[in-house]
Amino acid sequence: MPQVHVLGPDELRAAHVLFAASIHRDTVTDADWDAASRSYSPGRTVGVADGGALIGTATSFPTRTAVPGGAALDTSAVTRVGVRADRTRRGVLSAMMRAQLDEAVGRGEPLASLRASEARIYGRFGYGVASRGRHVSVNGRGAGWRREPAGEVRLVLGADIEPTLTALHDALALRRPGGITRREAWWRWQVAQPVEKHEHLIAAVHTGPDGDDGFALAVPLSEGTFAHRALKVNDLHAADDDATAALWAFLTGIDLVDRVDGWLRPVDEPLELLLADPRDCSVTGGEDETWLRLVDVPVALAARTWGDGPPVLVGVHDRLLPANDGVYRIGGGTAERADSPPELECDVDALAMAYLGDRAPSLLAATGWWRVHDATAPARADALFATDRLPWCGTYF
Ligand SMILES: CC(=O)SCCNC(=O)CCNC(=O)[C@H](O)C(C)(C)COP(=O)(O)OP(=O)(O)OC[C@H]1O[C@@H](n2cnc3c(N)ncnc32)[C@H](O)[C@@H]1OP(=O)(O)O
Repeated sequence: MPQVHVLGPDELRAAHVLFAASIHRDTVTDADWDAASRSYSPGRTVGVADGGALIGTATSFPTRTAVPGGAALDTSAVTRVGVRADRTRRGVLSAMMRAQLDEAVGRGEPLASLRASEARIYGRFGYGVASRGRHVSVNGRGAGWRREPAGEVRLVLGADIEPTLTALHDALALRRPGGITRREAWWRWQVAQPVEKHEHLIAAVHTGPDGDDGFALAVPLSEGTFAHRALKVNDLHAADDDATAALWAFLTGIDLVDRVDGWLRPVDEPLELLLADPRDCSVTGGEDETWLRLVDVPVALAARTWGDGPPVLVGVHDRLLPANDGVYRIGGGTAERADSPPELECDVDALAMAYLGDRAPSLLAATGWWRVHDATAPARADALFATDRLPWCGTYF
């Protein structure tokens, strides 16, 4: 079994370079390392060494994830995972994943979360797809909206962008299951550095009847000529569909813009229903977004709210963290351990797929992710796990 150690500050640059190489990115310059080094949370980067050189690394940073009902749970956000190309498939990642989970347990973080380079990697470590997104492309010139966008949209410029958007994001993102808090490093990459480099950022804020209730951050794509630009929405959070519609209408209405692309937008963002011609929005793709790991199943289940209806008994299996094994009785607004045979059973990755409300238990049962011992249980579980809106995060890391 590869030996995992927590990296000291003097090993972080090697870890950064190793991860960059693993995803086929360039090595880091001295100037870029100065900024990148500050994005590592102290004591949260692990590595495996061989022959005096680092051959595997993974890091995490602390965040909070909103769960159904509005609670926000401490979460280990796992990122920058890489193994040197000549040392893969020898258990290096497996050892680092185990070490990271043990650390999350030790820190009392009930959840871990990541974004996966490939969908085949993380299920074996108990991570399941808990939110998804779709890629969209909306016509610029000529796209009409079914009703006049409500409220006002204003541009925010330069040094005002980061504080304005940070405050709005924190107020908006945790309203929806799957939303996470952002760290300062995220805003540095997305806003502060581009502003310092005088890059063109379009930061728009929507004001509704109760004040500022949405924002969008877009950048021009390099394709096209100045008179035929495409924009890419890097960030768009809004309190309701009116604010969402107004922000999209603003972006698509900017002069010289032929098209506005959105990446990993919420699956239920109702653009086709808001546009006068639904074909002005094309869905160009879709992907998993949040890979969620319930590190402490009893705490995670107790933290979310549940729908109405008769209770259900769910048996959970967790190969890596057996303290989570057991049967949970969900119902009456709570979830508690029970000493009864399960009516449904699942592994901890498949529990994550239903936990935030992304997938209905009956669908997970029908597709073999959950096992059914009582034919009436999936419908009961559906009512309990159901949420008003699909989960979505909107922060890629
Ligand atoms: C959260 C993020 O940072 S996402 C970015 C992840 N990094 C990358 O994609 C960079 C390129 N890839 C890599 O660095 C490595 O291949 C990693 C990190 C994906 C895997 O590291 P490894 O040390 O090879 O994994 P390890 O040997 O522990 O494999 C564990 C199991 O997962 C399987 N596995 C690992 N990676 C893959 C993969 N890419 N595709 C399919 N199966 C995989 C292995 O076959 C093994 O299966 P087994 O338990 O049945 O034998």
